[in-house]
Amino acid sequence: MTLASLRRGYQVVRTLLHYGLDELLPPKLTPWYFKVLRLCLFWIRNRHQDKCGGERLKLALQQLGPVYIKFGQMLSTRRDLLSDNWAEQLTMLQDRVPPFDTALARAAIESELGTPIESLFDDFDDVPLASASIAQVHTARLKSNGAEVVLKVLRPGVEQQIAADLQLMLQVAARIEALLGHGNRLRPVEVVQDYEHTILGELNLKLEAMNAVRLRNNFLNSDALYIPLVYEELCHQRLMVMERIDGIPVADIAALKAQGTNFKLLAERGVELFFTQVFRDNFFHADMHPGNIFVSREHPDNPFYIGLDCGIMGSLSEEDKRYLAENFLAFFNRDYHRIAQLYVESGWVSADTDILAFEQAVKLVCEPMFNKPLNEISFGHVLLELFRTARRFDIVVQPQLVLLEKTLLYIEGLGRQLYPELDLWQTAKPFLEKWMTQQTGPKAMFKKLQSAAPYWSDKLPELPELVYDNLRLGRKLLGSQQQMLDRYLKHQQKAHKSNYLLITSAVFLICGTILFDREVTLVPALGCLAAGALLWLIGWRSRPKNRKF
Ligand SMILES: Nc1ncnc2c1ncn2[C@@H]1O[C@H](COP(=O)(O)OP(=O)(O)OP(=O)(O)O)[C@@H](O)[C@H]1O
Repeated sequence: MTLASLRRGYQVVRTLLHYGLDELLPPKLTPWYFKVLRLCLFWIRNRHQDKCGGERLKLALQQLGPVYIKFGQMLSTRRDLLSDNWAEQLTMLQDRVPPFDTALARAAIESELGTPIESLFDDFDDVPLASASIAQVHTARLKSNGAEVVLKVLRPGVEQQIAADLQLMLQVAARIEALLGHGNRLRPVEVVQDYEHTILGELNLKLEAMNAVRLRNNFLNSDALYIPLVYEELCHQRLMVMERIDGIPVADIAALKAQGTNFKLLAERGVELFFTQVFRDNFFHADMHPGNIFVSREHPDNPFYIGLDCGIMGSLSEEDKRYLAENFLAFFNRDYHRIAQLYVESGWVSADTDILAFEQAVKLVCEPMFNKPLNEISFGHVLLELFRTARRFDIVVQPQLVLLEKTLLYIEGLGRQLYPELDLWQTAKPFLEKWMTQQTGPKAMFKKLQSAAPYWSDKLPELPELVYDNLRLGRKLLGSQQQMLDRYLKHQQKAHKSNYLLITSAVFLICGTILFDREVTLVPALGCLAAGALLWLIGWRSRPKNRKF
């Protein structure tokens, strides 16, 4: 471990202990060695005893920086696992992190634009509209067309903070991997590397702007999702300029109720959006905490979502996508045998897994969830059970699916808040069935042929030459194979002959040795020995020498 990582590790432990988070752990989760370790760090005391648990956790995560704030944001969406007070405290991490100095924000914006703010914008508001894990947002008006916009600017020093945490995480993961053995299926290093790739991408606002443009284009005519217009020419590595939206934060249930929002439709559209992004576009928003999702104020009876912060986007390989869709469908059809088969086929569990036992285990966990609305399903419980099952069956962790699993958890948390009576199965199943038929039906085949047509029209003129070359190569190969076969047969014949002679020589030598004992048989004995020696010599000399054919 490097000195910097040790220092950061100590900083993390010190912050957690300063906020007395160790005291919040249930006794069941504090083994004796944990208590001994705590005693060893006797000089770090809880300095915030007057505050409640939720606030202490929020403050600790806030102080530790972006990586930890993101963890808090995720936790805040799991109201089924947290008390109201804890959830409310953690919700503040979505857009109410203490802002940084506006003078620094102004300097950063002007350095990115290469010109004073006032030359491009009017009414720049020095009081930030919001402030979250990696950036701060200020409102302004574009001089060129008078449009209301927001300027999102990265926090100063955020890159260094994240790099220090990533280094520590990587080193801890490497230690865990060394302890577990490199073949271990948890693959902690790969998981951290994947996370590193994701979060570093979020630190480039130019990339975020490109993601936003792509997502906006995917849903341009959609009645379910709106992505604000991005002013690409004004976007840079540390600055993004986009249309200011005016929606109701999705977590503000009271305001949504007050305007008479159709919650059922909104929740169904959420599920539809998830599947459309993953399966139709293979480009999904992977940071869907409520701070990034708003609901339209217009037409509350026909509401749509407004999505922000496209810093973390996910996509899957075609293979993973197909396995996943089949898995979902098998799950909706309660076909546990198919689920077990799919896990083996995709290599997510090893090929020697006992399929029947695995099928039973999955059934045991999933069956109680069926035909129940969201409010009667404890996903937290199901997830824990699935983890336990995974450990028993040595499931290989798939880092490329971690983002998707996180998104699923967000969506489920959101659905629970919006419309707990939502029938997840009935909403999702028809969508997936339609998608699968589109993938496998004659139309899909025609589409695939159509998309491959330019490739084949390009390659077709080369075909006769390729056929001729291959035929020639084939004939050459056939000739050399024949030669090889001949050589092999000769080799075998020689080996047989030599073995035969050696065995016969051994028989003569044994007979000669037995006869040698008596005087009357001395002459035949010597003859046998001589014949044996001669045969051995011939057999030895005639053995095949070259082992290559
Ligand atoms: N176009 C916009 N119009 C209005 N408000 C916006 C806009 N963009 C961002 N905001 C506000 O700023 C907040 C923070 O923005 P954003 O989520 O993009 O920052 P972030 O630091 O990347 O957040 P996160 O912690 O989720 O990564 C949002 O929750 C929202 O309240």
